Amino acid sequence: MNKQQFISMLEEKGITLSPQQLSQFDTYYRLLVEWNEKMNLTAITDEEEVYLKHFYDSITASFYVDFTKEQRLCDVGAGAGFPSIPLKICFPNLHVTIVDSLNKRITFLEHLANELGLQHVRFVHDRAETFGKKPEYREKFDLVTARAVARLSVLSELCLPLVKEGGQFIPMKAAAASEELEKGKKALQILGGKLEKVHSFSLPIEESERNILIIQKTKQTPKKYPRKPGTPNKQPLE
Ligand SMILES: C[S@@+](CC[C@H](N)C(=O)[O-])C[C@H]1O[C@@H](n2cnc3c(N)ncnc32)[C@H](O)[C@@H]1O
Repeated sequence: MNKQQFISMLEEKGITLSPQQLSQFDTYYRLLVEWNEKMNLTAITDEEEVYLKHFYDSITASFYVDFTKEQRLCDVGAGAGFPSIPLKICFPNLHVTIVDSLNKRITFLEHLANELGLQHVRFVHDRAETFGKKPEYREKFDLVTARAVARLSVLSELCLPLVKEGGQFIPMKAAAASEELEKGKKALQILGGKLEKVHSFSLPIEESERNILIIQKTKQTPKKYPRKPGTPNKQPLE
């Protein structure tokens, strides 16, 4: 996806990027590639691929969820900032918290946010299992996103404790979504989530399958979750 396609395909979805926002994406691409030489941030470095598979793909969440309000969003395991940083560039009203267990990526994100001049962003080096136990973060977010972090049964335990009642958990999944949903039903039920909708579509140009799940937080998560680091993965709630 070249930049012109990026601009016009977002325009079709009602997102008009200002020259400042376009220059923020330019800078994001430049820093991603530059820092990727020193640390492992992404396997995708070709400019047109980054615009499609990282930037545009991240923004697809906004085709189904309203990010225009001043809401608190937590992105679990965002790595080099996906999906929350492209969303923040498009929707500056968002208050974004990223939690990632790899400190090098947090260092990159701090530098990136500085260079992009982003306000109301916070980066926390922690595991979601311990982060979700802390009173200042637990059940404090309107929206929690995660892309390419873990399968749904595991991911739900990392993310749902962070969502406040009435808020939404938004996992972004590729093709295995229906199988993951089947196995993830029990975890959702235990942790206070209810599947509201699955939005399936294909990414333009390469036509690969994507699924955006909308999970409503309908009741509080029992205090014992998340369990200690590593346990959600070793003993998933399946
Ligand atoms: C494959 S990367 C995906 C990054 C980004 N979400 C994306 O879509 O490009 C997974 C990220 O999740 C982080 N991660 C994995 N398990 C985690 C946990 N339990 N708590 C916090 N971060 C975690 C890793 O450090 C890594 O940065």
